[in-house]
Parts: sequence; structure tokens; C-alpha cells
Amino acid sequence: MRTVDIRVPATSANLGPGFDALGLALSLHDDVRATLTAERGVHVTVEGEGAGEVDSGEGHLVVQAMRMTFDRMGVPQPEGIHLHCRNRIPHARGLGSSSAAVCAGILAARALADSERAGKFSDDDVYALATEMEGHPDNVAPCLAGGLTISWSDHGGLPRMVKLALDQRIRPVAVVPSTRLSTEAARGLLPKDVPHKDASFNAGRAALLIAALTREPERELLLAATEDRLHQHYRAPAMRASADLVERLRAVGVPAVVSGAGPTVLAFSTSDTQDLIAPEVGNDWHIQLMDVDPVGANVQFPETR
Ligand SMILES: Nc1ncnc2c1ncn2[C@@H]1O[C@H](COP(=O)(O)OP(=O)(O)O)[C@@H](O)[C@H]1O
Ligand SMILES: N[C@@H](CCOP(=O)(O)O)C(=O)O
Repeated sequence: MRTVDIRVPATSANLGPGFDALGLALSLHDDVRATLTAERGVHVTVEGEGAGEVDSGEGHLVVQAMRMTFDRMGVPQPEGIHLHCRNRIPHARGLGSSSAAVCAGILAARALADSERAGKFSDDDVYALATEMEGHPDNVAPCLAGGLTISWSDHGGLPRMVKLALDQRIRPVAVVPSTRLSTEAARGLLPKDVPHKDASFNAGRAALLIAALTREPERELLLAATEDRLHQHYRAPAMRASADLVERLRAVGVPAVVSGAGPTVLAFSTSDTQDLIAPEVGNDWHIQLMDVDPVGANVQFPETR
């Protein structure tokens, strides 16, 4: 029996204007203990988010990611897989739960493979496979690397990333509703093409956002830098309460955006805006003051702890 422990963070993608490109790793984590056993079959137990809901066998996302990784590494599939998941990232809320699950599965499989094969499966291979499986490099990059990330793909279609540090004067605040919206459904609301003027608007805002988040976290700049015309208003009909909350928070000066594909709302709070959030939020939301996870996914073998 071989066992590994994987810890993966929640992530907030887009950050307003950085659709499919910008992402942030947050201090909210899922823990997965993965064991390869001689006994045949897949056995999954889940505590916390997703317990009683997600598949407990071959259909479990972490298992699927493990299997895909063993195949890509050319490693024979194991006889048995046991997983114990302690989940804290809420599902289908725009906090990157599926990305975290896929990254956890890929990292677990690599850690449990023989060292020769594992050595040939690089961190770039992990990033590429997770992006291929999950579809959103803006979640995968911060999940794997931590911090604030910019993702893009090279001319061969491979995902690349640059990692930056968020200015320490900014605290991300996630305002999480009880309602869910699948990323797939939210993507279905986007148009095939967007007006050129909206694309150019977002290019300027996304560039400004990097400056505001890394060295000039000034309220007016953050407010301007978090404006978006590429995705939020197209998706608003599917998350009216989130769209309204973003508008209310922005009206009182809090730089707020939809987190990922929603419906969570993410605010970039600073000392002058942190007290402005709670009064705008109703009872059916959960306010979570976050830190940035600066390191991202973590792999440990229990015997070496
Ligand atoms: N830890 C997990 N274990 C198993 N399945 C998961 C896990 N996290 C997410 N999923 C699957 O992914 C779905 C949510 O994915 P998605 O719609 O992309 O939203 P999110 O923004 O949370 O990533 C869940 O409904 C569930 O089917
Ligand atoms: N760029 C993607 C990000 C999806 O993030 P998630 O956390 O909602 O899965 C999108 O906006 O579709």
C-alpha cells in the first residue's frame, strides 16, 4: 500500500476583466488522502462539501484524474484506489472546486507512480493535463502554483503561466451564496463573438488590474481595474442576486467582481473598504475573509510528516 496526502486551494478566476486569464489562490483547501491498494476496486469517502452527492467510485473526479494521469505516464492502472476527501471548497460556486479535484488527482497519481515515470512527468505536464481535463487555466494555474497568476497558451496550444504576489494591503473577501451555478451552464450564456470596443476595454482594465493588485491597491484604481464587459453581464440573468450584490458593493466603493463563473462574489478589500461589505450582504450569504495561498498545491507522504 502506498499513500500520499494532497492539499489543494480554492481559486477565484477572471477577477473581473481577466476572463480565462487571471486567477488567485485562496486560503480554503480540500485535503485528499490517496492510497493504492492490492485489493481490487475504487473506494471513496467524502467529508464536508460534496459528501453524499459526488460519485463514490470510478465517476469521482479525483479518481478520473488519477486514471488519466497513470495512462499519460504509461503506468499500469493500480488494482485498487482508496480516497479519503476532506472538502472545504463549496461546489459550483465559482471557487474552483473542480479544478482543485482534478489537480489533486493528477498530483496524487504522479506522487504514487514509480520514480522513473514520475520524474518524466513534469510540472508543465501537470499544468497541461489539468487544463485539458478541466478547461480553465485561470483556475488550474493558481491552484498549482499559488498566488496571483496570469495564464495564456503558447502557439502550440500549451498553457503557460506567470505568478505574481498580491499586494499585502489587499484582503480577498468571498461572499458565497447557498445557490449553485455550474460553470458549464454559465459558459453557455456567453456569446460567440464580442464587440471590438469591449475587447479593448477589457484589455486596458486587465493590464491596469495587475498594477493595482501588485503595487497600487488604491480604491479608485481597483474600482476602475475590476470593470468587465466580456462575461459578467451576459451571465447576470443566471445569478441575479450576485449581479445585484456586485452592483451594490461597487456603488459604495468596494471593488467587487463575480468569482469565476459565479455565483460567489469576490471583493478586494483594503483598510478603507473592509467595513463596507457586511452591511450590503443579506442573511443568505456567507462572508469569508480570505488570505492568499502563496504556494498552491502541496504533496506530502504521511510517513515523512
Ligand atoms: N472535490 C470534488 N470531488 C468530486 N467532484 C467534484 C469535486 N469538486 C467538484 N466536483 C465536481 O465538479 C462540479 C462543480 O464544478 P464546476 O461547475 O466547474 O464548479 P466550480 O466553480 O466549483 O469548479 C461538482 O458539482 C462536482 O460534480
Ligand atoms: N474563466 C472561467 C472560470 C471558471 O471558474 P469556476 O471556478 O467557476 O469553475 C469562466 O469564467 O468560465
